[in-house]
Amino acid sequence: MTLSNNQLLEIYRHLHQYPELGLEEFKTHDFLNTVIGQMPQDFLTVKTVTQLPTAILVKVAGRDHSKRIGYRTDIDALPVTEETGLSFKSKHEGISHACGHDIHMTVALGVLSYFADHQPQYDLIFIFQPSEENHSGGMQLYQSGALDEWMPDEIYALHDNPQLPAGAIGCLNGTLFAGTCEIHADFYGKSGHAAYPHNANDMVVAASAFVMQIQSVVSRSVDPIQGGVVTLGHLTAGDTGNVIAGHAHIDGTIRALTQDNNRLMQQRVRSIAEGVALTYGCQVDLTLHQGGYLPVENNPAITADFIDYMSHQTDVNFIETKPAMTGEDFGYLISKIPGTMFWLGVDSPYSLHSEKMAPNTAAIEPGIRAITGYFEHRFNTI
Ligand SMILES: CC(=O)N[C@@H](CCC[C@H](N)C(=O)O)C(=O)O
Repeated sequence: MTLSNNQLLEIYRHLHQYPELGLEEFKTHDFLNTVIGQMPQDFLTVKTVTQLPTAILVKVAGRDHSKRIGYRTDIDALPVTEETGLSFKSKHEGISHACGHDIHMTVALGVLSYFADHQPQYDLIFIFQPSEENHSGGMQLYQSGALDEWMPDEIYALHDNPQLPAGAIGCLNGTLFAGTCEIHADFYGKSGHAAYPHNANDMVVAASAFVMQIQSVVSRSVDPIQGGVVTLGHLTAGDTGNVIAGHAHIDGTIRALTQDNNRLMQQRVRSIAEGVALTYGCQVDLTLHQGGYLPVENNPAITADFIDYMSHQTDVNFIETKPAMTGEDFGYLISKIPGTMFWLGVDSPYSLHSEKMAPNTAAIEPGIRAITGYFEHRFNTI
């Protein structure tokens, strides 16, 4: 049966209460399997992935097997302590669906339940993918080969967007999300007494120099028309005020809309780290990790069809959006399989990853309607 609005809300609330971190989504996996198992099974084949045990792949057999459309949802949560005040808030201490993947999963189940009931023209492949926030789950899934026998001809995914009205569909024919690269830097010097700086090598000073010089990466090295961002969100050094710190640790992220600019910024961050080590006579251990977080480059022809469809539906509130500096490992999948990523508005005053972000669930039903409608249309244009 096609899941009703009440059933979808129940599903959403359950998923919201039991969030799990990337590659640990075992309860989520079991719950999704249970819901999928309650759908009519006539057209469904469910596959687990040995190398990625929390992933689920579902094929809905179409009337014609000559083409396949893929739809991916991510299933992991974030290490964020929820402060939404919702009555069904997270029961997992320190973990929450602050990025709204609970909405993504609910919408995917809604679309799947529709097609389990209404056989599609062509095969549909639903991908319930672990670890979008870290560990490049999309890349791991692709590289595991599990998708090979069901490789879609084109692929779609959504991300919820608190800044858009609930249920609105946002998209852009171009690069929707940035490519990201994690920065992890350790500076090693010599600790000592605060009174004897000449006998020590202060890593608070070295790390501070690194932080300040990083500010020139975007402002001096990146074409201002193209832009980019480097954020250093975490810095720790030392233990107390009267001891010179012998170690500092910094974590951050590089974001750019093109892979060329991402690489350029990685080179600049590396040069600055090495330059600071030379200047301050210390050691630096720098890790730059991009994994599968490539820019999300929407395919021009597929996205033109998607936007054309969405913008002509009287019951779809379509909004053309700008590129965002958020990252997504869907960037890897879309670099291998042409497709389109789009936003689903969830209307919240708080941003993605905020401990207060509570998506408006009124988005779920129009989101499912827009996607099922688009796939029915797409079967005639693919
Ligand atoms: C939509 C969203 O918020 N995605 C995350 C993706 C994380 C990428 C990676 N772990 C990194 O930090 O670079 C984001 O932070 O944009």
